[in-house]
Amino acid sequence: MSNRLDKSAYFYCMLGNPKASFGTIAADLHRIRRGALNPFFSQQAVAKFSGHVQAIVDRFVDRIKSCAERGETIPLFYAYRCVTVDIITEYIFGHQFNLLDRADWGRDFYSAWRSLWELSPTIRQFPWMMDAFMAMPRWFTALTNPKALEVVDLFSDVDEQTKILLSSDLKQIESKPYPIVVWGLSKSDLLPASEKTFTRLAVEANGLLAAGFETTGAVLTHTTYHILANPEVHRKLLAELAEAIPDLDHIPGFQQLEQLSYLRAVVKEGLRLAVGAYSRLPRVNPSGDMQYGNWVIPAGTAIGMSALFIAKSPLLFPDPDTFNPERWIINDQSPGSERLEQYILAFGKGTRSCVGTNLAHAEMYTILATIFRKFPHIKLHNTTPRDVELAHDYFAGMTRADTQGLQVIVDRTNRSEKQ
Ligand code: HEM
Repeated sequence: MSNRLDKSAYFYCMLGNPKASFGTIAADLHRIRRGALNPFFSQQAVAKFSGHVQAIVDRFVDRIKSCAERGETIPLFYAYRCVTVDIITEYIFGHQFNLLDRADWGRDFYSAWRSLWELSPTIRQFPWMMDAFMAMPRWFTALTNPKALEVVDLFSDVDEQTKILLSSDLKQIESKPYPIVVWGLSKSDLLPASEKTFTRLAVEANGLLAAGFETTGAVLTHTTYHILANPEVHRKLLAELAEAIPDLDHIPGFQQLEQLSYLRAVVKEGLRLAVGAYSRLPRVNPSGDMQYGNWVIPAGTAIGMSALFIAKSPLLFPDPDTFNPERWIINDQSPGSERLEQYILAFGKGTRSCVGTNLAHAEMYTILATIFRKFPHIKLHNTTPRDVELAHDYFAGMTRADTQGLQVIVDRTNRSEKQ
């Protein structure tokens, strides 16, 4: 089968962002856009940024400490999204949205994005809809479709942040120890001028934000829930972290954390159960028939498969609904160790796979190691399996709208956290 398949135009018009790498339909145009993005997400580029990831996680730690002192619940579902938004906005704009400082733990921000995802199946049927909302007077959209208004305001905000970045002082940009993605794209030799217009860059920023925050937040939420719901997993993870991180003030870099075998198994199992994209990620060969086994697939036919079917396959993962990091540890030691790895499809595969895989790994390892090492006594609070179950397919699997999602408290009766 060709490696140069287009994305399905019908399916991917859902977020109204055909100028972003994510929403680009044609394989040839995508190759140009992706080529310019790749250098910002390499292992080396992410390593340069990793100190900032830790600094943002440290702000998160401070906020958890304040909650613990007041005996408050921490709505980790939202809190994780605050951290991932602050990280990705720092990386793409060079400044953060500072959701971690918001009293509501970014619930308004999340609500706007959720509105977009909830509208996405309708936009797929009426692709002109998003443009129509953008063109309407604000008051009219507020009256007719408050969800759409949230989305319109969100897009305008990303436009504004892009404008602020592109008009920044060069000295300020150069003072950053890591490259700022949207600024870097605006100067990239790999893109023609037509790809560096304000509109194109703002839409790319929007796509990076969307792709970068919810996915990572969802995997962290899922993984944390399963760790806390499984005392034996929790105990083993804490034991490994206590040994590997004797000094709470010095959390090792993510590349060192990736070497911790139990943490690594926990992350893999979290990625498996959180799945990544629920949808089928349809691709199209516009110009020729394709042969698959005995089947001829006519040109223009959308084909795709959901990672869910692999992630939950009992043939590959016995007892697939159980969070069992051990399945990865046995596998690491057995001769066929790579065999199971190839079935982690959370980041997709091939030319359209996730550009942010390295950054996502840096975030997941840093956040999980820091939180579980510094707060060994967090425990679930008012959270049942229903609160974390992925009940909707809005491209990503999403939880029910009527739940607060994962919530935790720091258990003050059993406390050894360094305060
Ligand atoms: C655990 C976290 C993440 C998961 C599970 C994930 C999953 C995925 C998947 C499955 C795709 C393929 C979508 C498709 O084929 O339509 C994708 C694409 C993409 N992801 Fe991620 N992602 C994660 C984190 C990130 C981060 C941190 C970024 C940073 C900006 C990011 C940016 C992107 C972009 C830009 C694309 C489109 C790539 C292209 O078409 O060239 N992702 N992601």
